[in-house]
This record gives sequence, C-alpha cells and structure tokens, in this order.
Amino acid sequence: MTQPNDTTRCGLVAIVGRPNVGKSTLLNRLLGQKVSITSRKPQTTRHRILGIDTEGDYQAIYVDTPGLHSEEKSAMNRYMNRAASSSLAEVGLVLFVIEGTRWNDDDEMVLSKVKASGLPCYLIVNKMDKVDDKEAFMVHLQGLSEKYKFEHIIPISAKQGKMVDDIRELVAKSLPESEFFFPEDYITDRSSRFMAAEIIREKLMRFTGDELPYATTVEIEQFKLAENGVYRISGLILVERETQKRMIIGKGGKHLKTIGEHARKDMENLFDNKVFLEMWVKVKQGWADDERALRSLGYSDDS
Ligand SMILES: Nc1nc2c(ncn2[C@@H]2O[C@H](COP(=O)(O)OP(=O)(O)OP(=O)(O)O)[C@@H](O)[C@H]2O)c(=O)[nH]1
Repeated sequence: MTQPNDTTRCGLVAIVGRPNVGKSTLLNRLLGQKVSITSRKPQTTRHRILGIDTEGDYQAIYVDTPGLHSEEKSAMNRYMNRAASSSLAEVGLVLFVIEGTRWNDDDEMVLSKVKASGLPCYLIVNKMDKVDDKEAFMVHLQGLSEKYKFEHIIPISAKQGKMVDDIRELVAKSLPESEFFFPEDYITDRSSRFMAAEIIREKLMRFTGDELPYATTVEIEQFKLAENGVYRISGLILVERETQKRMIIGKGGKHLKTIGEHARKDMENLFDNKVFLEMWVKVKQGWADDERALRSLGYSDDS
C-alpha cells in the first residue's frame, strides 16, 4: 500500500505492433496473467486501456493507441471509469513489438508512426524461441538498430516469459513522478467482476424496465478462467420478494435466459474471451445485515 507522502510514479505506455507479433501474450506476462487484463476498454478516443500494472510505488498503464498502428478494434466505452477519464496524461513511452527476424511492410508502417510520434521507444523483438540462426539474427539486429533511436532493443520470448521482467523494470524506472491514475486494484479480477455485475444489471434493467425493484443487486459469485480457456462466470441476482424473483425468471425461465444471453454477449465483447455465464435469482434476507449484498454495492472498506 502506498502512503500519501510516498513518491509514486505513473504513466501511459503504448504497446504497438502489427497483428500476431505477440502483444497480448506480452501484456499477459507483464501483468502476471491477471484474468481481467484481456478486457479492452476504451479510455479516451486516443487511448484504449489494455491493462494496468501496479506494484509498490509505480503504476504502468498499458494502452493501445489507434494512431500508432493500423489495427482498429471496436471498443466499448459505456463501462469506462469516469473518474479516471479526465486526468489521463499523454503516452510517455512506446513498446514496439516485432517478431524474430521477420520485418515486413506492416512493421515498417508501424515504425513510421512511432517515428512520427517522436516518443521514446523500446523495440521488443519477440518469439526469440523460434530464432535458430543467432548469427543472422545479430546482423538483423544491427539493421534494426539503425532504423530509429530505440532506447532499448530487447529480444524476448513472451510465450516462455523470458526477459519480460527486464521490460517491466525498465518501464517502471522510466515512469514520471505522478499520482496513480487508478486505484491500486483497478483492472484486477475484482474490477472484472464489477464489470460483469454491471452488465447483468444493465440487462436486467433493459428487459425488466421500471418493474425492476430498486434494491435489486447483482453479485458475481464466481469469475474464473477454466482450463478450456473459457471464463466461467456465476451471477447471483438478489431481490427482496418472491414475486420479484418470479418476474425476473419469467415463464419457464425464459426471461432470465434472454437476460443471460444478452449479458453473455456483452461480456464476451468486453473481456475479449468466450464466456460461460450462469445466473440465478435469490430472495435476500435482511437487507442491512447482508454483508455480501452491501459489498456488492460498494459499501465496504475494501471495495
Ligand atoms: N513461439 C512463440 N510464439 C509466441 C510468442 N508470443 C506469442 N506467440 C504466439 O503468437 C500468436 C499471436 O500472439 P498474440 O499475443 O495474440 O499476438 P497479438 O500481437 O496480440 O495479436 P493481435 O491481437 O492480432 O494484435 C499466438 O499464437 C501466440 O501464442 C513467443 O514468444 N514465441
């Protein structure tokens, strides 16, 4: 936990590169395989947050910057964190990811954008585990080093996790002194849970409308990455009365099924992953006594 008087560092780091060079794999490694980082949430029109790495006194916010490469991905901004949106500074560093000894027109195009940005840049040469001819690679590396004033050229294997910690350390050191833009736990499993609950709540409201009791809450009881790569998400909808429960479930479970289908699609879009969603509805007991319900509303110290 950082204390108010501690000096903290925080900044935006763009990860760019043509498709398939291993950007997501690298990011997962940088963030320690946190489930939530696969969500691709937009921040502003210029930056999309890919993941936040907070440790000790630093916070590195990895972003996707559409202007820096050709790829365009559709983005959802409804779930944007409003508190953070206004204060985000500009990107201060670029990680330009390429692949082994391959260099093609797309890489060249990304490079031209990096050059135009004038930003400090680390060239990350990924998939080194596939490079057999080390001598040829050294020659290639020499050529690469002449293309731009890269601050560092770092050969890595994101898949094997090799050299990734070195990148993390260099990034951490390069960040400017600044307060954290996000709470320390932002974009962790818990945030993903929050997003999942928000999506279910949104669908409940959409398909139940004004009839939805105000006090209805959604709690994500399970959010885990199953071995088959699917997110298993269990959502519990808490209502106050049996009649409300029946209304949400609908005849033969039809209403809840519709809500679930729509929620699942939005989650897959947001988390960029297949989702298996289970939901059930429960009548809650005493309202104020229900610690879990309060937690889900954010009335607890650790939320
Ligand atoms: N051999 C090897 N394969 C890797 C490495 N890093 C990533 N890959 C593989 O390369 C493929 C693409 O990786 P991604 O991380 O999805 O690449 P990306 O750049 O995020 O791709 P886009 O999402 O299309 O932009 C996957 O099959 C990865 O398993 C590596 O270090 N070595």
